[in-house]
Amino acid sequence: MSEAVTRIQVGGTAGSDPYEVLVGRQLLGELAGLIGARAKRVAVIHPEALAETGDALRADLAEQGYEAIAVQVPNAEEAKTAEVAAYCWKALGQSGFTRTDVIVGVGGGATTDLAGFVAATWLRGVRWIAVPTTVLAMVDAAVGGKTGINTAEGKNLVGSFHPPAGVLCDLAALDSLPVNDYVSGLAEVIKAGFIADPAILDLIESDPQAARTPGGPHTAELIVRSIKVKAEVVSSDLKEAGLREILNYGHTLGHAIEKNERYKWRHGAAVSVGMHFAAELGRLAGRLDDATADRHRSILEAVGLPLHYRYDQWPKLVENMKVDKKSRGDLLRFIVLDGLAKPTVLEGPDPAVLLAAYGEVGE
Ligand SMILES: NC(=O)c1ccc[n+]([C@@H]2O[C@H](COP(=O)([O-])OP(=O)(O)OC[C@H]3O[C@@H](n4cnc5c(N)ncnc54)[C@H](O)[C@@H]3O)[C@@H](O)[C@H]2O)c1
Ligand SMILES: O=C(O)C(=O)C[C@@H](O)[C@H](O)[C@H](O)COP(=O)(O)O
Ligand SMILES: [Zn+2]
Repeated sequence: MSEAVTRIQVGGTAGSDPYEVLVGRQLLGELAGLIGARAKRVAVIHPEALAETGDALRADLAEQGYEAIAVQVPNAEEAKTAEVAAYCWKALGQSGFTRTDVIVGVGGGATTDLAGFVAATWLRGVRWIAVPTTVLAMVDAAVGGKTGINTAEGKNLVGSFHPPAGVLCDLAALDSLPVNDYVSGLAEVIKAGFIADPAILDLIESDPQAARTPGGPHTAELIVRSIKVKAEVVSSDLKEAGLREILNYGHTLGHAIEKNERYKWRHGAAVSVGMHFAAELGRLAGRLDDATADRHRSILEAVGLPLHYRYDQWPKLVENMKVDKKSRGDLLRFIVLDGLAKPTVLEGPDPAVLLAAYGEVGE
């Protein structure tokens, strides 16, 4: 695929404003157009790891006449807390941020989740723009308007649906990403492959080592295909009334592991184990054929993602899964596959079947 800019439209149905996800290089020139002339102030929320990027962006926006501030937040999940959100609200308050002003979230999914949440809550909602800098944030977190923070009780338990005004995926940002973070993002790419676009799986399987690097022959195509999967789903079901739940494939156990690890595991790594579990659950529930279930293990392993977690933690994981947002009362609900690219909901599986599926995952 050429490196020309790809534009993917999101939303525009069900009452939400449409916006575009741009994928390419040197996209920051698009930022001022998205911010617009009505804004006087811009807050650039960025993680510590991207201090230089955040400050360069602030300086650039200041040169263009905006009152620009940079708000530095901790790296990774440490940013997704009520305390850090309050720190951002304070920075906005002190700069006199009004309803026509704009937040720019630059960073991985943790930063864009936080920045979107701050935008959703400040003055009951201001515009925001996502500039994702990890694979995971480009293909998933920055698209679709789910914003939020974690609490001690669970992952993403506080949040809001608040779509961005635009998403700029500058592929050059991926060059500085540590390989573990790059690979972690592939979990959501592979998820998109299993739930909706198996061509993604074929591309990765054709050269798993190349799929692990930003300079791989299929990097741009994998990112664009995954964004298209997400865009199509969230455009028809922004607030997760039904279809959107398929994007949670692998997340019921994945989030339970993240909480168990006090959010020190990368999201993609936990989702990888969660997808392995969902595949085994689908197989044992008589839904998923052996070949597709086995394909989960082979592709996740081939790119270096984990398949296993501690067997002795199962009782705690069951407790953690109860607060999953797909639960209804005491009913646990999982996304499983009826076959390749045929996601469906499995409600209230027999606890013995759940344990048997975890028997394949636990070590
Ligand atoms: N809102 C959604 O729909 C959605 C979807 C998927 C995941 N998520 C959330 O996304 C988060 C995970 O995002 P992630 O995997 O991007 O991890 P992350 O945001 O934690 O980033 C990983 C690390 O990489 C650093 N980093 C980011 N970009 C960099 C770059 N270009 N170069 C060097 N370092 C860089 C970050 O500061 C951090 O230390 C989780 O909190 C997850 O819940 C949200
Ligand atoms: O966009 C969605 O919907 C998803 O479920 C995408 C997931 O990859 C993402 O991790 C999301 O944040 C999970 O949402 P949650 O509602 O389970 O917290
Ligand atoms: Zn996810």
